[in-house]
Amino acid sequence: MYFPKQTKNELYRRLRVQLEHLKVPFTDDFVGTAAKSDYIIDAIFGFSFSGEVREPFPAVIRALAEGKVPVLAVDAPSSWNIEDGPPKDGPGKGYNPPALVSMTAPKPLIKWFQGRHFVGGRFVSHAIAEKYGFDVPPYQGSDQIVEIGSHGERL
Ligand SMILES: NC(=O)C1=CN([C@@H]2O[C@H](COP(=O)(O)OP(=O)(O)OC[C@H]3O[C@@H](n4cnc5c(N)ncnc54)[C@H](OP(=O)(O)O)[C@@H]3O)[C@@H](O)[C@H]2O)[C@H](O)CC1
Repeated sequence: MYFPKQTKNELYRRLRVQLEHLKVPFTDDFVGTAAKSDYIIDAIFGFSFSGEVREPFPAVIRALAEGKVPVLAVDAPSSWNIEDGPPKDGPGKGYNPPALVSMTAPKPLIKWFQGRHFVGGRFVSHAIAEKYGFDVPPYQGSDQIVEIGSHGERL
C-alpha cells in the first residue's frame, strides 16, 4: 500500500487502521515497489483530481504510465479528468491502463478508455438507479462485477 498523504477524511483514516491490522505492508517507495509487483491497483485520484499533478505524485503517475506491471484503475486512471478524460501533457500523457473498474456507474471519461472495463457496485438498487437515471448492469449469479463493452453491452 502506497499512501503518502493522509487526508482528514475519517473513512480513509479507518481504512489505514484496517489495513495495518491486516498486516498489509506499506511503502514510501512507490517506484521501487511497483517494479517488483505482479499487479497494481490505481485508486489514487478520482473526482477530487484537478489541475496539474502535484508532488509527490508526478513520479508515481509516470511509473504507472511507463511501467510494465499491469494496472487496474478504480473509477479513473489517475491524472485523468472525470469529465474530459486523459491529459494532453504531463506525467499522465499516454497513460491508458489495461483494466478499469467503475464503481456504481461509469464516469464520462470512459469514452476515452481503451482497456477492459468492469462495473462494480451491486449494492445499488434499481430504485436508486432509476432515480439517478443509470442502468444496473446484468450481474450474474453472485458476481460483484460485470464486464461491459464500449457500447454498454455485457461481455
Ligand atoms: N471519493 C469517493 O467517494 C470515492 C472514491 N473512490 C476512489 O478513491 C480514489 C480517490 O478518489 P477521490 O475522490 O479523488 O479521493 P479524495 O477526495 O481522497 O482525493 C484524493 C486526493 O487527491 C488530491 N489531489 C487532487 N488533485 C490533485 C493534484 N492535481 N495533484 C496532487 N494531488 C491532488 C487531493 O489532495 P489535496 O491536496 O487537494 O487535498 C486529495 O488528497 C479514486 O480511485 C476513486 O475512484 C471509490 O471508488 C469510492 C468512492
